[in-house]
Amino acid sequence: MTSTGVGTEYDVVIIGAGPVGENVADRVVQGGLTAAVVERELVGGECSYWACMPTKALLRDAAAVRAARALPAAGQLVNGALDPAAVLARRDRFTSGWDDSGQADWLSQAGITLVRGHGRITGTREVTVAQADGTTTLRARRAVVIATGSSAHLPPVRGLADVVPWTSREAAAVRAVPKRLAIIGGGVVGSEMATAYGALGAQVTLVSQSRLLPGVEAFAGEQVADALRAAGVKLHLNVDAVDAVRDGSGAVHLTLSDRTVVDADEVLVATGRRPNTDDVGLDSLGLTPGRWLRVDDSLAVTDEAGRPVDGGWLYAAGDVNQRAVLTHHGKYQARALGDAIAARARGQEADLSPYGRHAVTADERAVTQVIFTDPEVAAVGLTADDAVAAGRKIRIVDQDLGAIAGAVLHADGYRGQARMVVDDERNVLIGFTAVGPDVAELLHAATVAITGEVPLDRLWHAVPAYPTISEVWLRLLETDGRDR
Ligand SMILES: Cc1cc2nc3c(=O)[nH]c(=O)nc-3n(C[C@H](O)[C@H](O)[C@H](O)COP(=O)(O)OP(=O)(O)OC[C@H]3O[C@@H](n4cnc5c(N)ncnc54)[C@H](O)[C@@H]3O)c2cc1C
Ligand SMILES: NC(=O)c1ccc[n+]([C@@H]2O[C@H](COP(=O)([O-])OP(=O)(O)OC[C@H]3O[C@@H](n4cnc5c(N)ncnc54)[C@H](O)[C@@H]3O)[C@@H](O)[C@H]2O)c1
Repeated sequence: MTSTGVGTEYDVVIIGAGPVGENVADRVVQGGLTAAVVERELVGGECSYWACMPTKALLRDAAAVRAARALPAAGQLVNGALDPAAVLARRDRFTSGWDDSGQADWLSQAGITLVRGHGRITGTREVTVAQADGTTTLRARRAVVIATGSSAHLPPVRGLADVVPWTSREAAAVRAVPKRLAIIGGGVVGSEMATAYGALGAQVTLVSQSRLLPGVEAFAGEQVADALRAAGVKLHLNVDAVDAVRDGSGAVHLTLSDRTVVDADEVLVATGRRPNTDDVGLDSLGLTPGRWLRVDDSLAVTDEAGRPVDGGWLYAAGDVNQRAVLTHHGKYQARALGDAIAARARGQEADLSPYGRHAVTADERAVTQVIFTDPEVAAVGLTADDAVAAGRKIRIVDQDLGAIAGAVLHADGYRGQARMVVDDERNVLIGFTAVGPDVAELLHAATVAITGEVPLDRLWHAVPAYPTISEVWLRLLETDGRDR
């Protein structure tokens, strides 16, 4: 575990080798600088070992089975239940058995120095790494980047810590599927895990203090909720979990605010994230540990007044700045930031104009997300409610996906819906949401339209192929009408 060939001075020192830290390092090295990245656990971070990749591997077999069962002849070939052992074995391939040597090798080939250990800022452009056999102090000539990510947030439910709940980590790395799983939280993690564990044969009960998937359009959450109920998942929505007890037999009993008691073998907490900033030396800079880091447009860490701290050598990218708690947006920030640091080192100004090379405009205008429930949810930009709350004059256009020829062919009984949110004044798309089987790949067309600010008049000339589900675009435009 000790690092070899570690110098002490680099152009850039990055704390955290998750997807974001790795990408910042890669961009600065490609820009001609030197970089060291400090990692206390596994190179590749949460996404590779406990989040995106293993959870999508847990979901994929069930999605393929569902697709086959929606067709008469293919469905006849699919009998019986999923074999959890086979699903978990495939999941293990994606995590390389929680061995990061492949990713560590990639860092080395990319010319990035890996320093294993826990990094803390201990002075201006200085990071001290605590290791099993001592400490190493690294100095950065140009910048330090905090890319330490986030961890599960535990809600204040009485007795919860004593029942030793699962977080998304235990759920993603599971070795044996429990018979009964209770999930607290109906956001993205809770909904995906309910889908996965239901398909793996667990009796799942999900409790959420909000509706299902509160971050996306309500119709999408409702269709996912209907499908989960149809799959046998019990949903308790708009109630709180207030008390948790594990009895002598090992069973957990969750009491809800409506006095319902949920019995389970394990309880998974999926109630959001907290930043990994408790112990990275923020106090040495006058910042409060444990908070999300505030950043300006260049991703420089700022104080409460919005001024870059200590003259502007400290940056934060990825989950830890809470701009968009998603791998692909964190990596987008990483590309912009790494290139900006390298440009400044060459004496150039960073281009922070809205679509400039070093800007992170998409974090504000076009956050993309696919939720891998069954049905899937694909969303980009603003929801109708968000747009109205932001004071935008909008029109909403809805389309039943079950009426599209490509969808009808895709699966018998196809159910889904799409919505576009249009800026009424500029006649451009500012939001798109679809829910339905296999809608994930519909998303990028919407993302391109929003980012390109393509006028709807022009979108009429983007002709979707027949018979694909993408014909939803034509139907949305027809519903909206051409005479504006
Ligand atoms: C269950 C789940 C499923 C998800 N699925 C998706 C998905 O499908 N698609 C998607 O886009 N996003 C998904 N996400 C979100 C995604 O995992 C995060 O957005 C992403 O991992 C953020 O990357 P990061 O590099 O900022 O942080 P992380 O991946 O958390 O990496 C941070 C790294 O920093 C290290 N570190 C922290 N503190 C220190 C320190 N002091 N010293 C040294 N090292 C330190 C950590 O060990 C870690 O390796 C999911 C999240 C969860 C919880
Ligand atoms: N496919 C993907 O892109 C993907 C998958 C998983 C996670 N993620 C990311 O990870 C982040 C975290 O996801 P998450 O699901 O943990 O958070 P979230 O914010 O999406 O949802 C949290 C949920 O927990 C509920 N809740 C909070 N406190 C509660 C309590 N005391 N009792 C009952 N319910 C309670 C909330 O009402 C909400 O429904 C998300 O921001 C998401 O972007 C992304």
